[in-house]
Amino acid sequence: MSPSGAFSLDQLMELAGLACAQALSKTFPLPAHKRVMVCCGPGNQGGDGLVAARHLHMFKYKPTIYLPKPGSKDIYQRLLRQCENLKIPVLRDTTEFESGLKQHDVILDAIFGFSFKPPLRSPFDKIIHSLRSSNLPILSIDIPSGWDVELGPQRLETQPDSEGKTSVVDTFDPEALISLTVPKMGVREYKGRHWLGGRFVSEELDEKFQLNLPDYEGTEQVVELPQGGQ
Ligand SMILES: NC(=O)C1=CN([C@@H]2O[C@H](COP(=O)(O)OP(=O)(O)OC[C@H]3O[C@@H](n4cnc5c(N)ncnc54)[C@H](OP(=O)(O)O)[C@@H]3O)[C@@H](O)[C@H]2O)[C@H](O)CC1
Repeated sequence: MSPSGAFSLDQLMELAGLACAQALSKTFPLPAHKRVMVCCGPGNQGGDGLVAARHLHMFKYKPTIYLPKPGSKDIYQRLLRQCENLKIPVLRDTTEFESGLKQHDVILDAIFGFSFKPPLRSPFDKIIHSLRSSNLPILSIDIPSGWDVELGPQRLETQPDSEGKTSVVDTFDPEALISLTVPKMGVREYKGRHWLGGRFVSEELDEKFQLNLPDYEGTEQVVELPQGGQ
């Protein structure tokens, strides 16, 4: 479902990414959290991450983009080019990413959103493990990567390797989360700082689906939800 027929995908992603950058700046302010590792997956959530990286750059943060598997959509390529034009560094190699994490203050998790379906495929098993073991604070977009969109944190199996063996990857519990449009079922037990963003839902849709969205203040793109509940 498109949250509003009034906006194109480009516009939805722009507003979503701006909200993500704003949530990050409110949770992890400058100057202590200047260096942000923005981990982007191949889907629309990765696109949100690219938009957020661009806005963070304009907000005077120092983002680095990690792009293990670039998305193939035209919009994704355009968003990436904009970041490259701003000279935002882009890492594509997992080893470079793992060693680069040490030079960062915070992670923006834009790997998987509501279309993630287990089992976890390579190289994302290593990436989720690296995020968990980095000890850096994480802000996740929409649903922490690897969580089930309806059930929440889960036992996350990898795809069988050439010998048919699977392993289990522990998911992580981010310090902060920004839900887009409405919080998903899988985050109902989430206890960290929780923002809502995506100021593109019409009053008509809010009423039709009884979303009971909170009011955004002034021109803010995010609204903070009570911690430990929705
Ligand atoms: N209205 C809104 O709320 C808006 C939300 N937006 C953001 O978009 C995402 C949902 O985007 P979508 O493109 O549908 O999907 P994802 O970004 O969640 O991920 C899809 C890609 O993930 C790969 N994938 C899926 N499962 C696995 C797995 N087990 N292992 C490895 N890779 C996986 C999948 O790869 P394929 O190889 O299968 O293609 C997909 O490429 C939403 O959550 C919001 O963040 C929009 O920005 C606009 C408005």
